Amino acid sequence: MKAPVRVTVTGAAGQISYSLLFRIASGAMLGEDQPVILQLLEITPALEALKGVAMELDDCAFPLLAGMVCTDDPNVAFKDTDYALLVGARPRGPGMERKDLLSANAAIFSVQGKAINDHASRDIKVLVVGNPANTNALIAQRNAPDINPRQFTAMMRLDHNRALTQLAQKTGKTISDVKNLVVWGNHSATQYPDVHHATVAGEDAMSLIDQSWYENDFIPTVQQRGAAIIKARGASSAASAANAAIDHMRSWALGSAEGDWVSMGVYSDGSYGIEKGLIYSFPCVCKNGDWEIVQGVENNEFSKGRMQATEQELREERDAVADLLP
Ligand SMILES: NC(=O)c1ccc[n+]([C@@H]2O[C@H](COP(=O)([O-])OP(=O)(O)OC[C@H]3O[C@@H](n4cnc5c(N)ncnc54)[C@H](O)[C@@H]3O)[C@@H](O)[C@H]2O)c1
Ligand SMILES: O=C(O)C[C@H](O)C(=O)O
Repeated sequence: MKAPVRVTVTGAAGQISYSLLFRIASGAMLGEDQPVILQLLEITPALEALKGVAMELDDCAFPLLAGMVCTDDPNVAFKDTDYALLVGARPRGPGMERKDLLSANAAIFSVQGKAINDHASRDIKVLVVGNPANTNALIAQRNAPDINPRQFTAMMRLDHNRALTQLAQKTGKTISDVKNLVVWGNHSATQYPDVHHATVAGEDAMSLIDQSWYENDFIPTVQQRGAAIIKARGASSAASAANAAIDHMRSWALGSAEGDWVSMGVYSDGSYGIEKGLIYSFPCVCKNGDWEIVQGVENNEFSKGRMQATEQELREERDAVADLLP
């Protein structure tokens, strides 16, 4: 058996965490040979609810759950931690755009970035789920100057998974038939789900669908899926978001499937002309516990326009929180 690793989850008494924590403790995220110590962060008024979640985790008798810490102190929650899933933030309600959450949630991520900088393992892998995820990841990253910026990522895997299903259903194939799809940019309504390089059961995806379905149905459906879930459920997606967080971390830690891509919001190195330093979603492959941006993808004018529009939104979000960026 391996030595336990420490996994911090914030917003641990919330909706997403209620699906997430049990799967982390079961080994779904880091493998069935990897014991974990869960370090759970909540705000003080939610500590009692968190205690209930911790009791339920105990009652699962997970063999891989090697310990648990429940706290309202970020300095305790991030102590020596190897993985951090920053979920805790206010979710949007019906009619709200992610931008509305910017100021409400930004302060949380500067505090947590500092705590990560001061207390976490130097090899920490951070996934930001709380919205607006890309800009929150940027705030956390900039407040952690001693940690490599590549170690801060934002969750785009839910968008990626949504796009996989829409394309598989439209073409009458299975999810595992779809390869090399990517969602570029921001986790917001400007995101660009791109199937120009995708294949479905070995066939070029664009040859199986028509441009009008792609532009007027597929893209808006994927972009607006979060809002559609909120409308239908009366609450933001939780189980599918938790599932995507597991997928993202598992790919990063254990590697992505050979010959396929995953979408990750990562620190831009200027690839594809995207401004350096933004947390932007690119096609990525993961191996040896690291990610890299897939290079050499040829984008047509339609794609370039969409990629730039979502980049522009990220610039505006960044400028709106400039006072929180050291
Ligand atoms: N990136 C994505 O694809 C994606 C998908 C779904 C939801 N989300 C976002 O994830 C976030 C959480 O969603 P949810 O449904 O679990 O919400 P929720 O309200 O059920 O849970 C959020 C929890 O965070 C806690 N919290 C608030 N401030 C905190 C702080 N400073 N430190 C620690 N905990 C804190 C709250 O007490 C609450 O328990 C929201 O921002 C939501 O919009 C992102
Ligand atoms: O859209 C939201 O506000 C929730 C989440 O980001 C989602 O995509 O489901």
